[in-house]
Amino acid sequence: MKEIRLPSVVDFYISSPEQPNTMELEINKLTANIFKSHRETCQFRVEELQALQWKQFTREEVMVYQCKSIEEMWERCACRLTDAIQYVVEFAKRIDGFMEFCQNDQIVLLKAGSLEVVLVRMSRAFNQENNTVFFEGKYAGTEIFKSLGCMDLVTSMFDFAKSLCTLHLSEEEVALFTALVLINSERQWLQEKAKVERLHTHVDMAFKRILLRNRRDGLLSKLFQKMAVLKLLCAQHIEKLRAFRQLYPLIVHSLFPPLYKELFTCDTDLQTVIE
Ligand SMILES: CCS(=O)(=O)c1ccc(CNC(=O)N2CC3(CCCC3)c3nc(-c4c(OC)ncnc4C4CC4)ccc32)cc1
Repeated sequence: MKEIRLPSVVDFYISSPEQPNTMELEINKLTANIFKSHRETCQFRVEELQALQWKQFTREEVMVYQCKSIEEMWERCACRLTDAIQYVVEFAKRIDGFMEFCQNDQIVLLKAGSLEVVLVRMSRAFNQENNTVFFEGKYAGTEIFKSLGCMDLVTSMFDFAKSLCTLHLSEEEVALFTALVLINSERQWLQEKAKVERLHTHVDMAFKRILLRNRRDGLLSKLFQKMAVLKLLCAQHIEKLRAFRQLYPLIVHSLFPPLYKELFTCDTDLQTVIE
């Protein structure tokens, strides 16, 4: 009986372009699937964001934002964030293998990773020349978010977007990096960790191969450092939300989007975020 040998990770690295092995073909297919999923769910294309980058809020418009109440600004940002997260949920659902995870693990990965993916994607909407970011139709500086009452978080998010911009990620690199951030087998409460780990390994291989091909292999270590910053930013966001909710529980309960509450507060029983 001929022994069946599953292609190993090593096989992938020793295959030759002339005779791609099954692992190579599988990684090619996953790479194309992630690029396509990102293109179809990126919310705004880079070209659109760049075309708008000199559309700046006037001083008067900035002042109107600064005069808004903390409740209104928090509600607006929660709604904008939820808009962005809905595209991330769709991105995840289109990644081959994600819908094969059990529902608990799909929700665990989205609860832990969706804001991280939004923040990586948000760097595409950052204008490094004048430190502004696209928000509600125009580009704004940090001053527009003053009435949120959490300028430390705002500044950290701006700094993160700026630091990511300096890496000049291509859309393919954003696609693969955000897939890697999302399909993270180290997330707490996973029930089928081995299954998530297998897909994570394949996404990791796909990403490393693209970086090698583009002669960007130094990028991965820099991106791993960014993952640590992403974790801190998300913890800061949860902390600020908790403080806001202590002051305005009814605003959160009645005006914040259900998806935002399911992902970022613990008092709602987990509905299906994956329709
Ligand atoms: C993502 C896909 S995309 O196609 O690239 C894309 C799609 C839409 C937009 C419009 N902006 C937007 O929806 N949002 C949402 C939120 C609010 C809350 C978190 C995330 C946010 N945040 C910022 C932002 C900050 O962006 C770097 N940096 C500091 N503070 C803030 C706000 C106080 C939270 C700035 C815009 C912004 C931008 C980009």
